[in-house]
Amino acid sequence: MDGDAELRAEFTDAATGRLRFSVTLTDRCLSVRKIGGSPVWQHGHEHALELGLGDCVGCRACRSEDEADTAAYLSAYFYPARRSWTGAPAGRQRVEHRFRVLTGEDARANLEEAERWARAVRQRASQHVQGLRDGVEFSRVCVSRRVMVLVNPQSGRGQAMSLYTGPVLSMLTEANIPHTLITTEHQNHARELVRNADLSQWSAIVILSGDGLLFEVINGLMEREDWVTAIRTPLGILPGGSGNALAASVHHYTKAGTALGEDLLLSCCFLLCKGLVCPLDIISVRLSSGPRLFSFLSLAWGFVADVDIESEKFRHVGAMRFLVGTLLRLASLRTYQGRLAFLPTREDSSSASISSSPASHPRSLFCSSVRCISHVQRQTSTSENTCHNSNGGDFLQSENESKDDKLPDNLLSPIGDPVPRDWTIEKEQDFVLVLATCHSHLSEELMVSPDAQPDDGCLHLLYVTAGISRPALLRLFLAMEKGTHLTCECPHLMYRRVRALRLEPITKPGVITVDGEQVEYGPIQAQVHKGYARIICG
Ligand SMILES: Nc1ncnc2c1ncn2[C@@H]1O[C@H](COP(=O)(O)OP(=O)(O)OP(=O)(O)O)[C@@H](O)[C@H]1O
Repeated sequence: MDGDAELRAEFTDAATGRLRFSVTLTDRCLSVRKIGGSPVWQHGHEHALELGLGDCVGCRACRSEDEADTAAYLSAYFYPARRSWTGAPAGRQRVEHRFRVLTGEDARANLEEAERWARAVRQRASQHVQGLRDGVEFSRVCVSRRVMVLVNPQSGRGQAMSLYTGPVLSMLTEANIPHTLITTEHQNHARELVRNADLSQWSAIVILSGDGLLFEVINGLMEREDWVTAIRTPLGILPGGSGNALAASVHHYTKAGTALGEDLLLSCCFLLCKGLVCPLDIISVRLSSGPRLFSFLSLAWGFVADVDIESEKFRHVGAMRFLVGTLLRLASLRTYQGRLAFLPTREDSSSASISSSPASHPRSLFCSSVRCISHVQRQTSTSENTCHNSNGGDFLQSENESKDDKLPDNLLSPIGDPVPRDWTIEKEQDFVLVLATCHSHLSEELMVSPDAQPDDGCLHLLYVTAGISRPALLRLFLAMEKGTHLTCECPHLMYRRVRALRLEPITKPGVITVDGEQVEYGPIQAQVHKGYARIICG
């Protein structure tokens, strides 16, 4: 074994075999120093090129295609962070370093030496990960099983397949990640697939698509008999859709600055190759009559939901569809009447929301709009399989609810019942939008909750009340590009961290979306389940 000892050797360049390099492998970096000739200078000092192993996804050894050439070749693949012209971090760039290994005339010995180096580089690179968050328990994707890569060829502008055959396949090959490509053929294909798959064969499920396909996968996993273990299958996201909210969020959590388009793809693919897995919150969503859904991203009503669905027809312009949709909806700005109630997180209860709500009247005033019951009373009742309805009478829980012991929503009361007493109830009013997200981004260019973390156990609830002018709303959306909207002091914008919420739209008709997918319009409630799923996320 190579152990942790420093490796040192002299190689030549792969192209001509004339330039000589002294190459040193430490546990931190691969250091390359040119021997003889003109030195490599930086800031007035001769220096060795230091390639951080944290940026390395793989290393390979091979023989020359030329039978007469007895040398072996060593290729190492790095994806260091790029800087924009302002000096800000801006995604990653691929850098390959290729050396000619010639210890003697014995071709086999040369290859063995190159392989020894490749193994040592890979082993040390795998120990190096960047940007780990404190207090988060990380695990690794199992390398001995295959990764299922699901591609929706229709997502975004229909370019997901070419992204796979281009940068994705190239990086997965460099990182030596065994995977199987599955192209989805229709809506719900991915859902059916993961519902019936033998998950013991797969180390991870990676989605190269938009957020809609991951929504299918999460719901497919939760529909399984073995949902408790199935939902812990590591999930990976590669941006191939038009919104790519989760991919943009996962990149944001690495603190690597803004990356869009192919930069974002490289960043997410890099994280996939590093294979670090961390917990991911999931949201249980209950509709008034429909089945229960599981979400990983967002619940939207009003402006945002309308833009999402109305802009479907501009899918061919990619991410620009949201800008076009926003401008069109701004031109015909409308309000949406409804009731909103939520359970703030403990931290949120003790600190004020970013904007003092004009609706913060004493609770008793609103008990008649979104009705409330004692939380203690509700919990007792539920355990006895009975609940109190709004008239104070008891009723038997529906068969559906009593049988649904999958991930119980202990913070929610049945949707026809009043919300628990410890919830905050906003007065019935007109909203412009209500948006609850689990992640920092709602699309590549919309950072709605900059402080969100994948497993913070809370929904970041933003809502904008009626009375906001068109220019002010536009300013809010523009500020969301940098995530500075929360400091705009807009009196119509409220931001709360919550663990559960209920929304009762009064305006009809209307659109509600969950993870960008349109769901039944009507009362809806949701609860976060902290860290229940797993996401590949550095
Ligand atoms: N082969 C297919 N043909 C048609 N629809 C598909 C196919 N595969 C998946 N779908 C459906 O396409 C919808 C949109 O997919 P997805 O979210 O991946 O892309 P997107 O909408 O472009 O991206 P985003 O959600 O980021 O905006 C999903 O509801 C999914 O079920």
